[in-house]
Amino acid sequence: MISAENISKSFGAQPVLQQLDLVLEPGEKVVLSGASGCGKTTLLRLLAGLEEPDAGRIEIDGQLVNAPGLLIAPHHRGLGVVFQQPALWPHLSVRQTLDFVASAQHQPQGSANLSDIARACGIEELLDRQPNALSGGQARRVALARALAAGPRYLLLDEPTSNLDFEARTGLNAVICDFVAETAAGLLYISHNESDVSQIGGHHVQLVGGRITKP
Ligand SMILES: Nc1ncnc2c1ncn2[C@@H]1O[C@H](COP(=O)(O)OP(=O)(O)OP(=O)(O)O)[C@@H](O)[C@H]1O
Repeated sequence: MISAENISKSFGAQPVLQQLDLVLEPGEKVVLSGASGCGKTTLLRLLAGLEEPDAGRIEIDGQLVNAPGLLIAPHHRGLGVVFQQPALWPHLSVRQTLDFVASAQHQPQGSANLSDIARACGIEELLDRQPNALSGGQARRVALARALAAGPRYLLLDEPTSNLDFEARTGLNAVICDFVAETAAGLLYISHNESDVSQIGGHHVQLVGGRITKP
């Protein structure tokens, strides 16, 4: 499980997270909401290893990944992360992107698994495109496929469906729920959107005043 204990983070004089506790079990789905600017992305970046907390400790599957003087790199955390901006690798086609991720995880290139992921994410027709030839919605689906291709134990998603229409949102949420059901990955899903909350299910929590609360 992911266990974040007593996490505090400030930017300059601005406290963002204050003695926050969060637990995410394998196979568990948690949807996190909260006002704009309350610190949701900051929490995700801390769990991913892209920011260091000022105080507190984070463990992933029993391994301490963050503590004073210790920072385990993002790619050693077993996480699949999708941020609001897809940030695809501009020099790689979609197919090369998925193959690269799978080979970095020692999964066979071109495996049935990658075909399944591409089909589930609705990007089979896009495999030979470069990122600059994708629409915003297509780029988001590729970013999700890239995260799934790594076979993560935990999936951390920052508003993966924002700016998508209802049909596209519903389709992407189904892919995410299927992945969690099939792999028992833990899911932390940031969204303000009521339809995401109901489509994802699981637990719904809010970030208020730098801490996790029930809505
Ligand atoms: N690197 C940084 N330097 C200074 N301030 C930052 C930095 N990153 C985030 N902040 C500030 O921290 C606060 C929390 O930002 P964060 O992006 O985590 O919020 P959020 O809840 O994800 O917002 P949104 O829902 O609008 O995406 C904001 O006030 C933001 O301006």
